[in-house]
Amino acid sequence: ADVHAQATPAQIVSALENKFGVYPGERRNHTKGICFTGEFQATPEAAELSRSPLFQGVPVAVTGRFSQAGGNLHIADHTPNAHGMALRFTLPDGQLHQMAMLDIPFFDVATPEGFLQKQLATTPDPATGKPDPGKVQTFKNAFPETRRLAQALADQSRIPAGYHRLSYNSIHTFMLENTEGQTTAVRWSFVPAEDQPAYLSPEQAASLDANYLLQALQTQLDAGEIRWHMQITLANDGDPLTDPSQPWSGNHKVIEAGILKLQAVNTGADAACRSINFDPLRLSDGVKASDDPVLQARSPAYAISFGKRSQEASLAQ
Ligand code: HEM
Repeated sequence: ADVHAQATPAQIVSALENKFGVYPGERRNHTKGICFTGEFQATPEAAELSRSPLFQGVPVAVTGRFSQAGGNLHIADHTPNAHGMALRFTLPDGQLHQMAMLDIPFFDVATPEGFLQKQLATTPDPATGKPDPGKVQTFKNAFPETRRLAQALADQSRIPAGYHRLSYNSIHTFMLENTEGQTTAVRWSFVPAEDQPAYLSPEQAASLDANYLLQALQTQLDAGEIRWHMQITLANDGDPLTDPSQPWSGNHKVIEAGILKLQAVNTGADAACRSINFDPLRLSDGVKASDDPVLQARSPAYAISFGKRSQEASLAQ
């Protein structure tokens, strides 16, 4: 089979289900997570770049979700992994604006085909309970870009000290449009305001509970504020705008775009984030998606996952 043949969103979701199993009513990826509410307030510098109501400096209500990458609902929190922060902003004029970011600096694959082939190659072999090393090697050879992220993360632990201690990155490029009609290509990050981002060594993590990330958030909320700076990085000429597997290297102009404040966490069956599809293409006027093929593929895959879990969900709440 041609591993670079077009991948459909249905094939991708099936591959996730086959790799991780299905938890009825739950997301097919980023299955384990924690809902939260918060507030975002932008700086005047952000309003110069984008006319979106998100960036006009008025406090905006946020419904969000932290998550573990992958479709395992019961993954232990001290598993080395990628982590997500998804945000839904309810703008003053009623528009919704969404972001779904990761704590890795850039993506491992450049295309949806790469994402599909990674799921297929890393699905446990029923005979051994482990992925077939030959298939993994074939995947790496066919998608050599994956070496870049593997090298960047080689010496790093991916075990978080807490969801509040992680920086979350847009990874994709987006286009901001201001009131004068000027367009600026950007990527952005949410960087912890109180402490440096922190990961734990396997030794530090060994004694932690499998669900310590929820506990850590609650403890920190009781002790003080949890906030992130939104930092917008402006593209230089020649920066890749459609390849999420390539970092932007060298010096860049970075602006302080606002502050996100976490107000409460909620894990109940009625938590608001459960029924949200954090489709990253749901954007407000003043922010546009780039032609990044991975970004474009996410929307239909999330819709399939959302449709399936909605059909399975109980109506009694
Ligand atoms: C082709 C590439 C990708 C595919 C097919 C994919 C697929 C999915 C699916 C099916 C879900 C569950 C959606 C739901 O049921 O609501 C999900 C969740 C998520 N994805 Fe992706 N994803 C991809 C790439 C990415 C990238 C590049 C990022 C970050 C930049 C990302 C961040 C997230 C986050 C944060 C969530 C959890 C959202 C939530 O809490 O509801 N994904 N992904």
